[in-house]
Amino acid sequence: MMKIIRTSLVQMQVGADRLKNLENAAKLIADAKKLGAQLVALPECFNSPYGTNFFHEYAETIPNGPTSNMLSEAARENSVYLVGGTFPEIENNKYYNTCTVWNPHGKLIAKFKKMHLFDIDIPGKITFKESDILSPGSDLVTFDVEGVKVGLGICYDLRFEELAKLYRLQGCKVLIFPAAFNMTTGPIHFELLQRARAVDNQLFVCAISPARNESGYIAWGHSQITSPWGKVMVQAKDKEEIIQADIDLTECDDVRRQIPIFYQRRIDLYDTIKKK
Ligand SMILES: NC(=O)CCC(=O)C(=O)O
Repeated sequence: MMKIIRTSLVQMQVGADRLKNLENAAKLIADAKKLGAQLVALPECFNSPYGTNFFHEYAETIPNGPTSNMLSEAARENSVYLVGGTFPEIENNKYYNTCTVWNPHGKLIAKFKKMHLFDIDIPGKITFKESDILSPGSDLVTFDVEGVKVGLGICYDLRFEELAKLYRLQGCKVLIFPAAFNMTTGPIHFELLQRARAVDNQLFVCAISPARNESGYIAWGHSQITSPWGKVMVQAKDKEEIIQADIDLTECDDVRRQIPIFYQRRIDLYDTIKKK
């Protein structure tokens, strides 16, 4: 099993031109490789602006489409595991917000559909309803990086502790969330939620945002890698940037042994208490 995974998060600028977005992503993946990355991850909706009015226009089938082709080629050319952010997928006349993962040979090894759709209403601040267009996925998806189990979620999924807990129970040591938090919830929740999921489940959490844009849905940025201790290892600012950290899996084993909460849970009691 791999002990250390050099992981790069690509906080890229995203605009309306799909081809430009794909070219930019390909260049930044190659830059990450030059920095020694073994695992590279892109943000949510990296091939299009983020918004319900864009999902139909930018949707593609997977794995046959320009975005899948670029991701497969970039993974193979740079010989990296590539978490290809997300892009809108069309499958059987339904639309999904989908994350694909490619191995160093360019093979599609995982596909995760956003499970909890981003439907919120904060009057005067932000109203968003992904479910107007998108359907939710209903499967947890993991993949393997040389013996290390990695779980996938997308942005709003980060808020649901059950998802992260189930991944921990499946044996994951790393969770990856392509994301695009906004300017209202981002400053107060983005870092906090990542640290909460990391410390609750004693695993690494990576979340990758687009860089801050100037109009439309404005992304908070601040992509981050968090350790199983809940420590922020590295955090981006708001501009286009690659952040990188060496994820040392022994840290997971250490904290799980030293603070053995998963063996100390009173699962004999929780159901009974809930039913009282
Ligand atoms: N794209 C998303 O799911 C955004 C999630 C978000 O901003 C939040 O506050 O949650």
